Order: sequence, then structure tokens, then C-alpha cells
Amino acid sequence: MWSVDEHLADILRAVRPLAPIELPLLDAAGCVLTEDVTVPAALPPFDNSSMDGYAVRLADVEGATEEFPAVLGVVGDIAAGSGNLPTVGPGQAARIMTGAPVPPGAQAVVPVEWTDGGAGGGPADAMTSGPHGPEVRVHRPVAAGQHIRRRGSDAAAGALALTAGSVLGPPQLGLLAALGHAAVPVHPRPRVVVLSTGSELTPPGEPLEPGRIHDSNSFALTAAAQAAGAVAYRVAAVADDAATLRAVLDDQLVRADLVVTSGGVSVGAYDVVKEALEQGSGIEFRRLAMQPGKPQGFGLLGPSGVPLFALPGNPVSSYVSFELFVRPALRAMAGLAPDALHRPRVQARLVAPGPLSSPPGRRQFLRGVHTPPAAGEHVGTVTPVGGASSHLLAALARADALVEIPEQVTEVAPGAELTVVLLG
Ligand SMILES: Nc1nc2c(c(=O)[nH]1)N[C@H]1C(S)=C(S)[C@@H](COP(=O)(O)OP(=O)(O)OC[C@H]3O[C@@H](n4cnc5c(N)ncnc54)[C@H](O)[C@@H]3O)O[C@H]1N2
Ligand code: MOO
Repeated sequence: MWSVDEHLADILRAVRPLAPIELPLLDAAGCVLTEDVTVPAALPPFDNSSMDGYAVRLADVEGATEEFPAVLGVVGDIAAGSGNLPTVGPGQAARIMTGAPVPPGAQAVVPVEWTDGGAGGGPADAMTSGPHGPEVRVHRPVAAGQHIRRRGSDAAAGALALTAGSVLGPPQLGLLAALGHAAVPVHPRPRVVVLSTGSELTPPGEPLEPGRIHDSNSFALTAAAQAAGAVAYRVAAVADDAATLRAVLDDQLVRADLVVTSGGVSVGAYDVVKEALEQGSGIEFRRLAMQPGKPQGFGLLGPSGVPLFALPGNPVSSYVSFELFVRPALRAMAGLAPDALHRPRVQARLVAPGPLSSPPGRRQFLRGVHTPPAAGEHVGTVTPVGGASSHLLAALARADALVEIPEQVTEVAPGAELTVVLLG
């Protein structure tokens, strides 16, 4: 028997980050950047106003009050996007909008609330006119540079904007766009093919013949692959026939960076995955010291060595196996750092009506509901849901955590501290 840790270590040794490709920004969302990005040109690219108001010279508004406002001639209107800027001379102001370039001669911006409104909402030439044209009355002085966002104050030209290895979330994509990048080099999302095996399987939506059940694993595992950041393809369940399975796998390999199968890996007479892949395929079948998830297959399939996970068929076994083995592999292929591959683990105190028992020599993963620590407490609690059996899908659907009971522990009393894997 292999331990959970040995199996996981073998998997992580076998998988590699996918080769970088250049992707348009929105296609790169959630991906890992493969090169440092420097700031090509100052951001913002020019001094601009942070307020709607008037661009002025300091000396002209010094000492201005409500009672004795500074009366300035308005030389023009500057909207965001204006390229043609008036020069603000002594005794003059330019009406300016948020984001518009600060015109030559101006030293600060007076917000419109500190003035008589000048033009109000209309164009500059419709405002209060004095003998020399449109005017604005400024009621307060401003400090040098006030309400001006300086060129390069967000990011200086040549500075490091993002480092290789960054995960591209919304703020990072916004920054890349602001810097003018339309596409970026990233590790692509792994493409995952998920296929169930079993002649008993009927697609949901179709009535069940006697002895048959609905295929649930391919839905849970495809959704789990998507949630792990992969592009996942669900293949209709394959019947228990090794030649058919081999043909389906050959077909699917062209679009797969990773393959997940479920079922057919134990010792039964129709254990098709094992039969189809046992000899010389590159897939090794093992029994792990864990429950659920004892029978597992893993290896690199086909000429390009596509990682294949042959997970056990019981619904809880396949899902727990995905969480523990497939998800970290997918994240490694997506280029995430070793410390970002795994679900968070926390300590929690067991809440249960009596002691829990666990098989000797096997690491057990019960399903549970985790409650975070109350104020002033260091650990939260975990309450198991359902029993240990690996067909208990309804209980799994109520759980948000896996409760880990170590190999050497056979009984856990209520109140004991255990490690809990948060499923997020
Ligand atoms: N004699 C032994 N029998 C079994 C052993 C063993 O060591 N000796 N191990 C048990 C354990 S543990 C597991 S786990 C299962 C693994 O079996 P398989 O991977 O071969 O899976 P199947 O036999 O195909 O199916 C098991 C179970 O799960 C249901 N199933 C399968 N696929 C789906 C699906 N897509 N959706 C929903 N349910 C599915 C299937 O109907 C069976 O009930 O073997 C034990 N047996
Ligand atoms: O080990 Mo199996 O995976 O209990 O259900």
C-alpha cells in the first residue's frame, strides 16, 4: 500500500506547467503570468485633474474668499480626452473636467464647488460674462499642485508592474490594459477530459431501467475541474468494454492536457479502466492507505505523456480523490507555486455525539461542516455529516470540509483537535 503523501508526491513530480502562450487579456483571466511586465510609459501619461473645476495660477487665487472672490477670465473648456489645450495666463482660468490634461500655465485645480459655478452646466462661452468675456469667481485659494494627478504618479516608466508568477485577477488585468497590453504570456488553463465508465450508468434526464443508476461522477468531476480553473470536457459514460474505452481515450487525447476517468479500477470482473490500461500504457494502479479512495490509477498516457487519473467509481471516493490528487496537479500545470497547490488546512475541534472510529493504517477523510473560530478562540469546530461510506453523496453535498483522521489513529473522542481540509 502507498501513502497519500507518496502518491501525491509522485503525481507532482510527473506533471509540469503547460508551455506559455500569448492570450488576449480576458482569456488570460485567472491564469499565471510567465514573464515580468514593466511599465512601458508613465501612468498616468500626463498631469491631469482629479476634480471637475477650474485650472488656475496660484497667485491669482491667493487670499480669495466668499466676500472677495478672485474674478478670472475663462479661456476655454478642457474635457477628458482634449488634445488642444489653452494656455492659462495671469488672471485667467480654464474650465477642466476630471481626467482632463492640466493646461500649460496652470498650477492647481479649484473644484467647481469652491466657485460661483462659472459656466454652470453649459459651455464656457455661455457663462457669466464680464467686459473681457466669460468669467468665474473663485472663493478659496488652492495649494500648489492641489487636485492634480501627476504624470507617472501611479506607475513610473520602466518600473516593474507585475512579476512572473502573478495570478491575473481583475486588478492585474486592469493594470495590463492601462499599460496598453492587449495580450499577455501566460500558462494556459489545462484542458481536462472527464469520462465515467460503467455499463450501469444512465445520463440524468433519462428514466432508469432496473439495476441502473444516473451518472453523477462525470458531472461532479467536470464541475470540480472547472472550479480548479481548467477548461473541462465531459464525455458521455463509456460502457464496461476495454476496446471501446481505449478507442474513446485515443480520440479524446487530442484535446486533453489531463484525463480523469471514474470507475473500473478495483478488483471486480468488469473493471474496465484497469483492463484497458494495465499493460504497457504508462498507467500504474495502486492501493492507497486511505479511505475513501483506496484504488487509484495514475500515469502519463500516449506519445505526449498526458497525465491520466483513474479514480475509483464510488461518488465520494472519486470526488475526494479529485480534491487530494487531481486539483493540485491541475494547479501545478497552470503554473501556480508549490505553496498554492493545496486547499487550506486548519485545525478544528470535533463535535460529535460519541467517539469516531477509523480503520487502522488508513488515512480517513470524513465529510464535515466547519465552523470558524468564535471571537477569542484559536480553533473552530467540525461536525461530521453522514457516515464513512463512499456512496453517501447527499451528505457530501451538505459538507464544506474533509475531516482528516491520521493513519495511526483508530478512535477520536469529541472535543479532540483534527486537521480539516476546507473545500471552499
Ligand atoms: N472485492 C473488493 N471489492 C471492492 C474493493 C476491494 O478492495 N475489493 N474496493 C472497494 C472500493 S474501496 C472502491 S472505492 C470501489 C472502486 O470500484 P471501481 O473504481 O472499480 O468502481 P465501480 O466498481 O465501477 O463503481 C463503484 C461504485 O460506484 C458507482 N459508480 C461508478 N461510476 C459512477 C458514476 N459515474 N456515477 C455514479 N456512481 C458511479 C458504481 O455504480 C458502484 O456502486 O470498489 C470497491 N469494491
Ligand atoms: O476506498 Mo473506496 O474508495 O472506500 O470507496
